[in-house]
Amino acid sequence: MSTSTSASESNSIFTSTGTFTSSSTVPGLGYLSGKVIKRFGSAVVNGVDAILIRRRLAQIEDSLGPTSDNIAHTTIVKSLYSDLLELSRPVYSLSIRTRAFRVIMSKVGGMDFEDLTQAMIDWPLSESYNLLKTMMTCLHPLAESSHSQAWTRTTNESDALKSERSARLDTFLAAGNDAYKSQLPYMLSETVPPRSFVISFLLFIAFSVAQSSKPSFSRIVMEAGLPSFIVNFYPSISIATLKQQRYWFPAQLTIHALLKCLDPNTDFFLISQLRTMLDDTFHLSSDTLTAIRLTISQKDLPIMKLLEKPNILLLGPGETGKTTLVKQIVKSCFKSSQQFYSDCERAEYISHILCNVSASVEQLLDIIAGLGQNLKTFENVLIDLLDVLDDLDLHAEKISSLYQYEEKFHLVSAYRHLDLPAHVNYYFLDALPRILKKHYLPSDQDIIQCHIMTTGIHPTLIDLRGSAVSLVDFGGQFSEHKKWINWFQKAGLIIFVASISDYNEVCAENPLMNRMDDAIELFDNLVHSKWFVGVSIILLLNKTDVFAHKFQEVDFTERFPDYTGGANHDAACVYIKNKYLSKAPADTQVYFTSAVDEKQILETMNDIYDEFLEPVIPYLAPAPSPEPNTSLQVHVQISTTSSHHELSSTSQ
Ligand SMILES: Nc1nc2c(ncn2[C@@H]2O[C@H](COP(=O)(O)OP(=O)(O)OP(=O)(O)O)[C@@H](O)[C@H]2O)c(=O)[nH]1
Ligand SMILES: [Mg+2]
Repeated sequence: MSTSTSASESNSIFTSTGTFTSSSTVPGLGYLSGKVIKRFGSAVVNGVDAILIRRRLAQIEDSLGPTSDNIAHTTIVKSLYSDLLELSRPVYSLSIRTRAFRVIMSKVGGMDFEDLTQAMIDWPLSESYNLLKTMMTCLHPLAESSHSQAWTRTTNESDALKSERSARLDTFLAAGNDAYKSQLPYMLSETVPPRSFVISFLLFIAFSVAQSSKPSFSRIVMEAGLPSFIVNFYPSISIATLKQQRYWFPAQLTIHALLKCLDPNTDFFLISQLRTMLDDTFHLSSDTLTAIRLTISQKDLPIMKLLEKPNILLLGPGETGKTTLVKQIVKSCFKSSQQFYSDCERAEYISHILCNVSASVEQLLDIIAGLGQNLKTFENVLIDLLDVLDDLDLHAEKISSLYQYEEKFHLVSAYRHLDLPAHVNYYFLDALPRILKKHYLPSDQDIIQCHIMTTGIHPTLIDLRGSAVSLVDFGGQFSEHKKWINWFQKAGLIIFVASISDYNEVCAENPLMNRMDDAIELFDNLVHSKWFVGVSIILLLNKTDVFAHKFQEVDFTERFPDYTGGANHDAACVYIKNKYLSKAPADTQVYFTSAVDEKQILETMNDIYDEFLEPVIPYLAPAPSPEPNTSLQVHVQISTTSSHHELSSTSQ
C-alpha cells in the first residue's frame, strides 16, 4: 500500500462544498489522526500525515469492518463513525475513499447502521447530500461507466485522462456495491426480485429520516434523487392498484417517514410528489421509528431463510395427507364461484378412485381368507364387487344385482374394523352406491379423498397473499426418501405432515414396523438434521377425523399402556403430540388438522402464514399473474393426475 498521496490523487473528484467536522477524542493514534483529518481536510496530504490517515483508516476498518467485534464504548464508536464519514469525502484520495466507502456500504447492507445514521445526521447537510447521492449511484442497476462518466469533471482533460478517471470511479462504485451486497442478511438469487437488493438501503434512509426528524434532512434526501431511485426499483409504485401490494412495504415505509418529516407549509411540492407514491391505506401500528426497528430486527429470524428460499417443503411418511394439503391450498386460491376441476379432470379421477376401492376389497378378501371362517356369501359379494370395479361398463348387470341387495353393502361396511385404509373405510365404502351409478363423475370431495401415491418431487407455485411461494410435495414412501435430500438446501420452512390416527397401523413397506413409531423416528431425524439449522419445522398432526372414529373403536391403552387419559379424546391427542415433541425443540409449533376438511385446513394454513410467513411476504416476488380468461391465481406446475403418479396398491 502506498504511504504517500500525490496531489492529483487527493484532488476532489466529486464537487464538495462542505466543512470538516471530525472531532475524534480517542487518545493516541486515533486522537492524532482525528486531528490530522480535521486539519488537512481539503489540503494536499503528504508524507507523515498521509501515513497517519491510512493508519486511522486501518483502525476504523478493524473496528467497524465485517469481521470486527462490537465496540461497547459509545464515545469511541462516535469518533470512529465521524472519521469514517470524513474519510469518505471527495477531498481524499480515491484509494482512501474507496476503503471508507466500502465500510460504510457494508454497514448499510448488513442493516447495522444505527451509529452510522447518527453520525450522518450530525454531519453538514451538504456532506450528507453528497454521500447519499454517491450511495444511490453505487446501488443503481446501471451504476456502471455511464454514471461515472457523467460524474467526471468536464475540464479540458485529455480523453485518456478522462477514461482513466472514469475507470477508477467505476472501481470505487463497484467496491461499494460489492461491500453492500456481501453483507445483505438475505442471499440474492434468481428467486429474489431486484427490488429486494435495495431493502437494506431503503431501511437505512427511512431510519435516518425518522431519526433526524428534521425537514431539512428529508429535503436533501429528496434532492439527492430518492423518488427516482425508488421508481427505478419499484417501477409501478405510482399505479394505485399496485402500490397497495404488500411487497412495496420497504419503499412505502421510506416514503411514509419522509412525509412525516417534511414541512407541510414549505415542502408542498415534495409532499405532493411523494403522495402519488404512497398507498392511501398504508398504516403502521407503531410509530415510524419503532416500525423500522422492528423490520430491521427481522433479519435475525429464521424467516430470513424463507426470504432466501421461498420454498415450503411438505415432508412426512406416506399417506399422511401431504398431497391432500396441496390440493386444498391450490383449490382455495381459486375463486369459489367457479368450478375448480373441469369435467375432464374429474373423469380422470374415476379410475383412481375405483382402484383405491378395489385395492381395499382385495385386502379385505385376504383378511377374510386368513380368518378361516365360513364367509362364502360375503366373499362372493366382494368378488362381484371386484369384477364390477374392474370395468363398470361391462358389468351393468352385476351392478344392478348389487343394488338389488343393498344389504350387501352394509355387509361390507360391517367389516370396517378390519383395518382398511381410512379413505376407503370411512368414505368410499359409503359412497359405493353413488360411485357405481352410470355417468358417475367424482365430486370435489371424492377427488380430495382419492389417494394417488406421489413419486418424485412436485413444486407448486402458490399465491400467498400476493407473493409467490413454492409448496413442494414429496413422496412419503421409504423408496422416495433418498430424493428429498436434493431439496434440503432449498428449504425455507418445513411442514412435517404426520397422521395422528396411524398408531395401530403398520408400514406399507414393512409390516413389522408400526407407522407411528416410524413417523416419530423420521421426525426426530429431520428435526436434528444439519440441513435445517435455522429453518422452522412445523408439525401437522393430520387425520384428526379418522382418529376421532378410531379412538371410539380401538382400545388406545392396548397400544399405549402408559396412557392415563381414559376415554378423553383430547387427552389422547395431547399424549401423541407429546410423543413427537419429546424429539423436537420446545418451541415447535403443532397443529391438529383434518386435511379433507377444506375450511379447517385453510384456517390452519392462515395461522401458519400469520405466524411464519407474514413478515417475509413484502420481500418476495409477486405471485404469477392470473391466466387469461380465468381467475386462477395459482401456477400449478404439476398435474395431480399425471402419469408421474402411480396407484397405491397397498395401504396397510
Ligand atoms: N379422513 C381423512 N383422510 C385424509 C386426511 N388427509 C389425507 N387423507 C386421505 O389419506 C389418503 C392419503 O393422502 P395423501 O395426501 O395422498 O397422502 P400423501 O402424504 O401425499 O401420501 P404419499 O404421496 O404416498 O406420500 C388420501 O386418500 C387422502 O384423502 C384427513 O385428514 N382425513
Ligand atoms: Mg402424496
